Amino acid sequence: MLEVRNVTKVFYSDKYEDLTALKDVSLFVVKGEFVSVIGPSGCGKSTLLEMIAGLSKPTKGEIYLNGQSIVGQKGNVAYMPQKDVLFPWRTIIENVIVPLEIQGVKKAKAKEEALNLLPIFGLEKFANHYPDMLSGGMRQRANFLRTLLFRKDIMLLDEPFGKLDALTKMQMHEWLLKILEQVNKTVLLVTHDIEEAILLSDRIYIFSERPGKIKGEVVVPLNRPRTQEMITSSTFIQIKKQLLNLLKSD
Ligand SMILES: Nc1ncnc2c1ncn2[C@@H]1O[C@H](COP(=O)(O)OP(=O)(O)OP(=O)(O)O)[C@@H](O)[C@H]1O
Repeated sequence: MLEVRNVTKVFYSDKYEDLTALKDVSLFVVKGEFVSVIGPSGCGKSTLLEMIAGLSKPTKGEIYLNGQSIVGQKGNVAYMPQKDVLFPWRTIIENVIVPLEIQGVKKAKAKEEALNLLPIFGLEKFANHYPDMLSGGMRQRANFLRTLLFRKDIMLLDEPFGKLDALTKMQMHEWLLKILEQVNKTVLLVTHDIEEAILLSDRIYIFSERPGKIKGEVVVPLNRPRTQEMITSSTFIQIKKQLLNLLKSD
């Protein structure tokens, strides 16, 4: 479905030295797969998602979606950036319908559609609240619903749980696993969190330090539906060791 082929990204600068963020990265995501990218801070993970989302162009290389080049094209994927994108001046319901409005859906119809989804996102009591009245976990669920309403087959998620405390993060993992069983989406997730990557993914790419290169790829052979209890299973621990070794290796 998605293929990133030999992508290099250099940020050129007049003032500072040029910076190579990613070097010769190739990866793919098959329809229905949940794939994660893990790697150290600054290795170019967000840069990769921005390029797939068409917000910037690779210096070299190609990006294909269903066989078509999407380099420099916006609007092909649903992208949830690292920062909270909710507008503080809009209520939750008005925030989550933004993608529907962009798609030309009438406001009343958009609200009706989104209101039906709020219970699944645990937000039904907060439709008319403003983002700053919600907890971090709730805001991320609203961000996620907004991303989902772009109604694209593939979602790019950049550290969606990065800023949440451990307990909230765990609840969000359980919730996301449940949601994904229902919506059957293809996902590319960027994370620092090894356990999160194992619990959620079918496959994991491991990036090196900057310039980010792919050091390895690990298939997660855990059955679905996944549960938190799997974290203590021997298979899980074995994969974790494998990932740690890959991250440490040169
Ligand atoms: N627009 C830009 N201009 C210049 N340098 C940039 C730009 N965007 C990113 N960089 C640099 O490229 C490198 C990769 O950044 P990026 O945000 O992609 O890393 P990351 O792996 O997502 O990091 P983190 O996990 O900390 O979010 C960093 O050194 C960053 O400073």
